[in-house]
Amino acid sequence: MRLIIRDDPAAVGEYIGNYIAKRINAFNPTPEKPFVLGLPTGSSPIPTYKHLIGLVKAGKLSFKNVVTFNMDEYVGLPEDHPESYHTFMFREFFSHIDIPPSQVNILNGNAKDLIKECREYEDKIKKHGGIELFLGGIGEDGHIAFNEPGSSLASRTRIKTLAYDTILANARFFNNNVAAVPRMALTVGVATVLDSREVVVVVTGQRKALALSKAIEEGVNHLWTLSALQLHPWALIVVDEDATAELHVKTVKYFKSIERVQDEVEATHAALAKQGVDEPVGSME
Ligand SMILES: N[C@@H]1[C@@H](O)[C@H](O)[C@@H](COP(=O)(O)O)O[C@@H]1O
Repeated sequence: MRLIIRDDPAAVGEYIGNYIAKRINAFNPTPEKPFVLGLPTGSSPIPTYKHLIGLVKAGKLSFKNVVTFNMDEYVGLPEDHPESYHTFMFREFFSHIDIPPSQVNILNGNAKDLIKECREYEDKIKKHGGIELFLGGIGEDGHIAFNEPGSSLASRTRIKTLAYDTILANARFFNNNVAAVPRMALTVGVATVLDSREVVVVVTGQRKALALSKAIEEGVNHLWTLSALQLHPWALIVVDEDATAELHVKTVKYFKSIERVQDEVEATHAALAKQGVDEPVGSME
């Protein structure tokens, strides 16, 4: 796992936006072989979406051959509700880029048969050859997608009852009316996320600091489902300074030193690639 620390949420968004753009461009997606991208909602990924939109508008990136799968959606909230994740994704991202809407996949929290909906979502991901890069966010209780504390680390897309902490945290999007927050959601599972070839998670703000320290300084634990990333061979967490508040100084120093080494390795790879030398296998913590 790697941890990248930036000064503030805008710098985090710029880093992740550039990172995703680099991956998509290097993949060189085509209609036959699209880049499959997993996406989250929440306030944390907004700076990343802003940066990606800027890259598309500047002609440096295209989503024409990208297929997306969103992490989660509330159950029972009308699709056109201002706080549904459908509305959020189009408002904050999809309406501003060149992705064909037919390539956007978001769980339908109003499906008649919710179990079937979840099973078909997993099948569709598989049919696309799996997710290349899953971008995720976390809740204050360390949940990834809506995998609340106690979720099985082997879980797949399913119906989930939201933890009271999450309902309270998300009330800010419903005029602080706790009663208006849906009690259930559909969410990809921890194993669905772990199956992706690469996972990138955005964590910003002091209110996420405890979850971050639990997830990276302690063991793999279903009470902090983000910690399952420790089992992934290609995981990156990008955070701002505020989110590091509960980390040990030596943890922060360690990951900063890794970033320097990784930058040097990548610069060497790029130089070798320019000279036509086959890129050696990348080093990733
Ligand atoms: N289901 C979503 C999560 O996927 C998201 O990571 C979290 C964080 O939201 P925010 O970034 O606004 O803190 O919100 C919800 O709980």
